[in-house]
Amino acid sequence: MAASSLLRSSFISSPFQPQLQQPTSKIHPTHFTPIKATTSSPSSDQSSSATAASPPQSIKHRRPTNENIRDEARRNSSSHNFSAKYVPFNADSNSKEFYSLDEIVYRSRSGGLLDVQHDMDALKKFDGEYWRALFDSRVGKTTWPYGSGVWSKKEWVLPEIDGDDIVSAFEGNSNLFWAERYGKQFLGMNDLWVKHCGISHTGSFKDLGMTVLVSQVNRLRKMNRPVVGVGCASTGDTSAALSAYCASAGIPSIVFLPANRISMAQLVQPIANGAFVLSIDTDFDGCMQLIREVTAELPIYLANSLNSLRLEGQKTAAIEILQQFDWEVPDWVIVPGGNLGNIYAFYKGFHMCKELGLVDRMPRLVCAQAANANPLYLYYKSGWKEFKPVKANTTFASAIQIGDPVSIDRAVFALRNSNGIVEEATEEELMDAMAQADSTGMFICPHTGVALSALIKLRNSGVIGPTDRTVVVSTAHGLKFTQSKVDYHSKEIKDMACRFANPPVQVKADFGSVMDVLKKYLLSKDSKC
Ligand SMILES: Cc1ncc(COP(=O)(O)O)c(C=O)c1O
Ligand SMILES: N[C@@H](CCOP(=O)(O)O)C(=O)O
Repeated sequence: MAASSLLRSSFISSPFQPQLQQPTSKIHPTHFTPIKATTSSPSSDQSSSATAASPPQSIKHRRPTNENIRDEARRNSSSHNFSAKYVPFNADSNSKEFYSLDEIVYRSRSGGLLDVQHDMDALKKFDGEYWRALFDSRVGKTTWPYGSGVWSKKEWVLPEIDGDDIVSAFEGNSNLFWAERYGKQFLGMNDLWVKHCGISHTGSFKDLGMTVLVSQVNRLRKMNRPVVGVGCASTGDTSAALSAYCASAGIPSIVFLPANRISMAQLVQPIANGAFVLSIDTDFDGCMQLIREVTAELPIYLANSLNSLRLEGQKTAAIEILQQFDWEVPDWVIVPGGNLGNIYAFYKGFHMCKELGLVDRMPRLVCAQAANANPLYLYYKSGWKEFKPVKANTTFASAIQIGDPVSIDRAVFALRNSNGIVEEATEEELMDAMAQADSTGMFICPHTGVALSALIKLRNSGVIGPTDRTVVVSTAHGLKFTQSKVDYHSKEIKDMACRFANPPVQVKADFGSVMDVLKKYLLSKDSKC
């Protein structure tokens, strides 16, 4: 059997054809009290489990056995003065238009985008050191809801939501991976990092925004607001996150998917989570148009990033990067872009940290697009003169096959205000970059391949220097996109050399044949030493 068919033979054909502790004053960290372990008295159960050898002072008592982590959070909750509201995005300073987050509204009066605006004066009552210490104290715990990387920044996300209404899978806190070998071998870089946002509950960064959106929906439903279900158009990741968080809260979810344009792993996620899945014979932009029309008519809450609530969660990935570098600012952050909400979310997270004194500057942002779906890149190249939506062509980076991004204005704002750059990657570039990264121990998605291709170009042109601290944002788990890897390593992609393919070797089941093959392999490795 040829290597390619060997790879393919293990591929099963699709059965789915068509288808605080709250802060209390401007406080210096010496006044800061990190979250305490619960002081509740231990249950008899817990005391009996303590052994004579346990050093009594080091024992942290568990909460009472009849209490869960939500109850515990309720008991420990305290009040604060933080708040947030919707305002028109990038509004004129004289604008008086605003909406409560408890209203169901996605667009400003003039039809523009909205933004969640926090009461910065209230947040500024606390200095940067205070916020850093508070956020640091919450990392990696199971304290509800602060153990989540998103809700550990609750005061900056949805300050007014009750912990009882939060729907969380303790998302965030994703690995910031030091790409030591990839950086050294392929780019001559020593400070290259990959923020693995795809190592997450549903396998993409969408979890960060969806926990916020679904939590707010949960609150609205408890307030008897007319929300019967939550819906989105999707290239596969938003739908996976939406259906998982809705399933967890018992809220109906409805997803519009472009038929035959998303990976099997992504398709099966909402199906498994019980969403109402519509496979529609159009592309993502067509699905987006339909969901916007439908949510204007039916009591279905819109979950795409047009809804600015999502970006409040996504921005925490930026804050987390700073935190993981012990509040040192990287030089560059590279983000693959499709509907373009995420690049703005990163901007917003970094900007808030600067404005509130946690850091003293912003990184430069790079947005990377697939050349087959590159409306932002073309706009950038025109000197931001004229934006034209494009018809997005098929790309292995299927989750960013988007020609008319809803957040185009947000992306331009983010890039212009961070001295940003837009790059693009051909199919061959992104697939080669993915294969090379995988060969150094990662297992990235094609969208991360797009971001790495942008990095390669900017390194080759000398824009990014060898010692620049650079973060590439990996947006989804590679396991969602195994078909693209199978195609590449089978060398079965039309007009692509697949230079870094590593197909399996077919060998007879006898000792001599196996030895021959292995000797040849070891010799080839030896000669490279
Ligand atoms: C895996 C993946 N990467 C990148 C993106 C791009 O994010 P955005 O649409 O916010 O630009 C998306 C979705 O669009 C995605 O699913
Ligand atoms: N890649 C996205 C496309 C929709 O983006 P959104 O952030 O506006 O929901 C997806 O996975 O659906």
